[in-house]
Amino acid sequence: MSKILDRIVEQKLQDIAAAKRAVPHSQLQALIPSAPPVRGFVESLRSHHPMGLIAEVKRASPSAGLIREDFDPVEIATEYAANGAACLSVLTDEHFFQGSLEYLVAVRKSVEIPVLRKDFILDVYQIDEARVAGADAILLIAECLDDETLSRLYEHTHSLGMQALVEIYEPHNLERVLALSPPLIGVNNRNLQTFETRLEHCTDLRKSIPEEILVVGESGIHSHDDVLMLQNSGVHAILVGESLMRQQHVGQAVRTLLGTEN
Ligand SMILES: O=C(O)c1ccccc1NCC(=O)[C@H](O)[C@H](O)COP(=O)(O)O
Repeated sequence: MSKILDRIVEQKLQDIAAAKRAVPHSQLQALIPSAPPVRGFVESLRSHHPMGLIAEVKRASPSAGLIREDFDPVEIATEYAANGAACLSVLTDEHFFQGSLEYLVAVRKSVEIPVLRKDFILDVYQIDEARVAGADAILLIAECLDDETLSRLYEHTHSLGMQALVEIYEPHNLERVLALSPPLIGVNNRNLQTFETRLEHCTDLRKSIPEEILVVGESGIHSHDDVLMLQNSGVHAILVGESLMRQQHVGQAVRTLLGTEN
């Protein structure tokens, strides 16, 4: 694991322990039946052919620091949804991304498209927390999880009717992820040792992923040309945060990115 991932995981384990002290797992589980019905994350991406956009609500990050001062998660999310995003991703990590589970709760109530909890998921407790907050999908990062944990968290996600976006950076993790037979795989273009993003990372790896699996290109996507390049390489969906969040009018930014201005 990279140094930054080590630090994030160390902090996350403390956050999870604190959350369990505040709301014991049995108490959290009792709230699951009252959660809103799950919306189909993969289905929404597939229906936005040729390119499904997962637009990210992201205030800050380790690589960029504070991205957007004027940050209203609900306003951003409704603009994203009204201008063609297929799904939303909401950062809920507080320590490194200035996110919050409360943002996800508010966003989910204000849009009709599926919402992903974007966090560093290490424990089933966080998946239950995500479902109670209204999330339709969660992120599982192969680099943070051993085989047994990855498969247990994946199964638990599906047992709640949710979907998992399973993400890889390192090519050697592809085999572990394919063993889950997931309908979609995220390929992160960000090298977490250097924070450099390279879109060819995703297009290279795409060649080793079976055709029927929906591939999500993640990180460092800035322009419609980037989108076309990914699309022409067999990438069906993209996860975009920073380049949208830096624009004053995020709805217009979605249209420009997707090439749907007119
Ligand atoms: O964004 C970071 O700096 C970062 C650092 C450490 C771990 C993960 C990180 N990013 C998570 C993501 O995957 C991105 O938020 C997502 O792919 C969107 O990327 P971008 O469009 O470049 O904001």
